[in-house]
Amino acid sequence: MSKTIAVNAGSSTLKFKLFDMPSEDVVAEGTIERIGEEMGHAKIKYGDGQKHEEERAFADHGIAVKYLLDQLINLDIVKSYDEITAVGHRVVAGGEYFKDSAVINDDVIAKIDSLAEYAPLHDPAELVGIKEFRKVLPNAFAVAVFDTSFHVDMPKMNALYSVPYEWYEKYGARKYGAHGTSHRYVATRAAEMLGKPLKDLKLITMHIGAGASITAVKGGKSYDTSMGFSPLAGITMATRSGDVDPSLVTFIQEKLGKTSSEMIDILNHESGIKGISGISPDMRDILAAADKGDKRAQLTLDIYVNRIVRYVGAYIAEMGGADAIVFTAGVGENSVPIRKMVTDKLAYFGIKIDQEKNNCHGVERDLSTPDAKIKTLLIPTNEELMIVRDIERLKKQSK
Ligand SMILES: Nc1ncnc2c1ncn2[C@@H]1O[C@H](COP(=O)(O)OP(=O)(O)O)[C@@H](O)[C@H]1O
Ligand SMILES: CC(=O)OP(=O)(O)O
Ligand SMILES: [Mg+2]
Repeated sequence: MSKTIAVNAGSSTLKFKLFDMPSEDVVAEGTIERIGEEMGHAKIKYGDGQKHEEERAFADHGIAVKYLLDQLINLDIVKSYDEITAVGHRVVAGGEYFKDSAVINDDVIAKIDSLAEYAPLHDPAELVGIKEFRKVLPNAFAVAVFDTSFHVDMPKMNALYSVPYEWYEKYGARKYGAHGTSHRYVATRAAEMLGKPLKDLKLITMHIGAGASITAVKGGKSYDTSMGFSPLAGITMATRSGDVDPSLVTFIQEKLGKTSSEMIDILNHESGIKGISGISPDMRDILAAADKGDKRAQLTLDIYVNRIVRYVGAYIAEMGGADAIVFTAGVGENSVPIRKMVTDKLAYFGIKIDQEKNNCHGVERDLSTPDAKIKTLLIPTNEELMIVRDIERLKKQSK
């Protein structure tokens, strides 16, 4: 039986799922976290309930990828790399060039390389993964699946900034968005759950993880999205600021005597939940601190929830209504209180959830009360399954 691996490199993580094909059964999956920090963590689940966990440093993504490849053999997940006949890589920035997933060859690698400056926290790490896997699996069918493809054809009125038009023509200055694979997956599942064709639906998909974005999906297509030119824009994230007035950035830059790239670094890594709270980038810590009466933690929660509500409200207005909103990703799938706070604040629109149904983690479920005007769905994302399905689709096309 042949196997397909989906590789998802984040800014500080490397996640993978290994599938038996064509059954799509997951035979192994894992995450390497805190890449680049003093101490990292690897967790791999495989076989029938076996687990491998290790605390050790992973200096960069190259080391993490090599570790993953070694463990596939060491843990006897595969006897030989030849068993893996296809590999799919998540790539965040595909610019306007990659409107769909692409079969990897030298030209595609060069093109991704040239687009890396659009997602400096993600694309270089993903390229390392692509190249390392190519060395070990030179004959595997390899595909790149871009976060931005889903958004690339959104209406220009939503993609363009109110800045000199030449910036778009000369430098590609526009909104690219991200998490497209996830938004595409949950929108498709939402239509199945609602028993209606996707093309007839207006959905608002909320991918709320460490990185987070909200998308207005109209007729199955991205209509607007909260991330911008880079994955720094939009709602408040674990360590990313989301939307800020750019003149604040230059003002603070002068006060602190920083360079522009140091400022972007602070907005990416020292802001968001971590920056406001001064406690942690992890929403669980903020909820616990707010419960104990910590005022900054409470303020962090208020800002976080309000940003989400603001975008949902804007997207209901932009699309002229919505059939359903969808919670997904780390916070969206697991946090009962965040889902409650967000939906409570959206009551005006006829969004109403049943608190008993809401009391769950990571399951696919309609949370709405029977009288809700706009449904609220919980749909765990599965970017890796989308990657595998894109591989199969491209395989057929290239025959
Ligand atoms: N029970 C929970 N309550 C609140 N937040 C949670 C919970 N479980 C996980 N998270 C949050 O989910 C985030 C990770 O989500 P994930 O979608 O895996 O992010 P990414 O892919 O961007 O790394 C973490 O920031 C963590 O704080
Ligand atoms: C684009 C992006 O923000 O990705 P992630 O959430 O994996 O960091
Ligand atoms: Mg993610």
